[in-house]
Amino acid sequence: MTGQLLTFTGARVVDPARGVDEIANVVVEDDRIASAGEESRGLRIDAAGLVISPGLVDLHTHLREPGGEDAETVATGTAAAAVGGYTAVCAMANTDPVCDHAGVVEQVLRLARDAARCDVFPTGAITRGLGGSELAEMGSMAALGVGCFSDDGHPVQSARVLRQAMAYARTWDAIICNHAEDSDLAAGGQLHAGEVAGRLGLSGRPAEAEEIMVARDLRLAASSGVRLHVPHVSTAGAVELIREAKARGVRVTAEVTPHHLCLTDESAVGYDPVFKVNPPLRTSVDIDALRRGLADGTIDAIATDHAPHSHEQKDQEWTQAPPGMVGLETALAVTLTELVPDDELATPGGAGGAPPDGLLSLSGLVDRLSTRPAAVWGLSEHGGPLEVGAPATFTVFDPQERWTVDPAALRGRARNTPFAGRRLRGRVRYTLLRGRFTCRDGEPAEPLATSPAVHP
Ligand SMILES: NC(=O)N[C@@H](CC(=O)O)C(=O)O
Ligand SMILES: [Zn+2]
Ligand SMILES: [Zn+2]
Repeated sequence: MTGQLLTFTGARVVDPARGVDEIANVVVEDDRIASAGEESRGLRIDAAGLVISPGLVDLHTHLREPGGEDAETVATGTAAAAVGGYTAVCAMANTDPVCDHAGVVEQVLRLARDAARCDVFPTGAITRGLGGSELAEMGSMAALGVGCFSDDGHPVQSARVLRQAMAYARTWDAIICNHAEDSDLAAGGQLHAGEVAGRLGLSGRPAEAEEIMVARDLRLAASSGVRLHVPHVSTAGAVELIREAKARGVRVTAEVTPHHLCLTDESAVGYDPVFKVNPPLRTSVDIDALRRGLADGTIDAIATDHAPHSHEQKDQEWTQAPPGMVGLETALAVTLTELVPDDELATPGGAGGAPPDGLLSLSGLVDRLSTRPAAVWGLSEHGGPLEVGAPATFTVFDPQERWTVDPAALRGRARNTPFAGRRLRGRVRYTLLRGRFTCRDGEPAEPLATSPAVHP
């Protein structure tokens, strides 16, 4: 125990797990919430006008370590996470070496224990070396607590291999997360196959490449009974397929990224590779469908797909540059700016009544950034409820503060944000993980040297 006693006074506590949106003092004693009401004890931090929400949870982060340390490390990626309000990230397996056996899982957990500013939950690869043909050592990784398997970046093309992986995952009730794209149909594509690609003279990645794969994966998930998680959904057709599958009772969850919720293929007109990403930025029709899907629960979570690349890698001609964009430090502000109407911010409970189609209440946004992603992965220590006795794992942000994204000021190692120069609303002040500050006054705190994170 740290002997710590402090109170955030007059905060707006938004806690979807309890259906709470109210003004309260939050007292933190050691690593726990000691009270949430009128009481105030110990050191006082004035939180009038600030929101306290459960810590954000990212289901899709590329931390790049081991092997990609020039782009990001566990230390720098989790510093970006803490500054972005995140208390847990799920680390993708496309590292070098690939996280396809127990040794790499242990290595990532060790790095996290020594240098992380948030909990890190490693994702295991589905196939050896992300090669798509031979299954990875799923059992030995599951024994270490790995609860999700993904070859992210490399769609599993073989239905036979994915079906086999689903059968294994089902035995541990683990999640299968397949980057959904038919590689043959998307081969050589540089951006969304549409009018803009035609104008720029670049070949495209058709929406059908995603939709065919989502349809196949849903079909395989339905018969295997596995939990399927569809990452970075980007097309209107994919949203519809997931909506229908949920209605039929298929065990599917889905995520959407901030960039797919608000940027279109028009961004590519200057050939700036910062806008190159997989799946590609689509059209305003897709954005509309993604927003409605997020609002009606078809899409469960907002996930960043934080994909850092070094300047040397990313600063090449469009066709040569690797796809991917960073997102941990801007996700809350981008989605707060784009998806939550002004009148939701004024008072607890917001404007009253449901927000307009495709938009979210403040509580709805916190739900998609924290409570639901925590539930998808079964992270019981995250996502709230922020009740007495619960871990003091929460984010304190100013929902009204305006700021301009400056790539040079990012706390992660890479600079490839598509939101450079954007004026956003909403800024994180403090992030706490089990009572320890991981971000204080907007700055990352020292690494925590926490106990290793394990999947429950
Ligand atoms: N999203 C991307 O464009 N790139 C990701 C891989 C992935 O998420 O598919 C990466 O690892 O760089
Ligand atoms: Zn992917
Ligand atoms: Zn990814």
